[in-house]
Amino acid sequence: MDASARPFGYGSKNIGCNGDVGWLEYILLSVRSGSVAAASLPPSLRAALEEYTDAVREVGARVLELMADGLGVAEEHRGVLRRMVAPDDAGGADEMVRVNHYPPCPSSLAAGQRGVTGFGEHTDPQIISVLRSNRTAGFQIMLPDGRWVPVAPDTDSLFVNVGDSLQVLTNGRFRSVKHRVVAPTEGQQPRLSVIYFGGPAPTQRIAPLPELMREGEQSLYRDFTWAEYKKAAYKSRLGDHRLGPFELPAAATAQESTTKADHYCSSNAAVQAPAAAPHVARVH
Ligand SMILES: O=C(O)CCC(=O)C(=O)O
Ligand SMILES: [Fe+2]
Repeated sequence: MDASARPFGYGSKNIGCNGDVGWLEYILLSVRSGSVAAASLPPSLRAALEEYTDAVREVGARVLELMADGLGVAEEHRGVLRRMVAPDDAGGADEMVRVNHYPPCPSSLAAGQRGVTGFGEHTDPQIISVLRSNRTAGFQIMLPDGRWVPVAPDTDSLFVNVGDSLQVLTNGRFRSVKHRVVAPTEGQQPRLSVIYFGGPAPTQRIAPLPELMREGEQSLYRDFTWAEYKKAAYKSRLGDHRLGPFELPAAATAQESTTKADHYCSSNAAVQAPAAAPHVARVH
């Protein structure tokens, strides 16, 4: 039966509550909050999930620290982004883990299509996402010129994706890149992926970090809290430009010029991309 995880638990084909569908089944878990879904897992699975989350949270936090360094944040403030996803107070951050399973799509359904949508195009609303998958391809990212490029699956790598909130926190220096999954076809192995989404505490103000702003630099976004943005994201469709309602007029101009200019980019880009490399990185 088709089902949607509302907001946590098992879902099949329906993603979110606003009519998005994909060729997948998934389970969405909130680890720290002790949500019903996580609490009802068998103890051994729950322990494995907690262990995995602790490890990938630390990867995400470390990448954020390195990003702060790369952005020239002073040594004493280098933990400013890290602390949002890995605060000392264990319950503080808002994080979740999604396990996606994409079975091969029967040829009869795929006929005449260039690829069946496993997970439709979207950006991740949080600060940082850390993805792991099996050997089955399908994950793609959108380049600034609108072309889709595949990210080769690699079981020894973690793929790190910048979320909308990090784009705002860095005033557009890091970009939240659209991505999607094309479902495997008959004869291919199913695709399995596990994604950790690192978000801040609900009350966290999402606004460009003062530590980053140059003299006279204007914020491209109006102020909002993570709770506010999350609520707006839940009401939107997957492919909506969710940051749109939060952009100030200057953002449109910046968007145009940054598609041409270099952005900051994490090391080890997962794809051989053109000059304006997308912000997806592979961590070995
Ligand atoms: O399943 C995947 O490989 C990616 C899915 C995704 O982008 C997401 O769950 O946000
Ligand atoms: Fe995503």
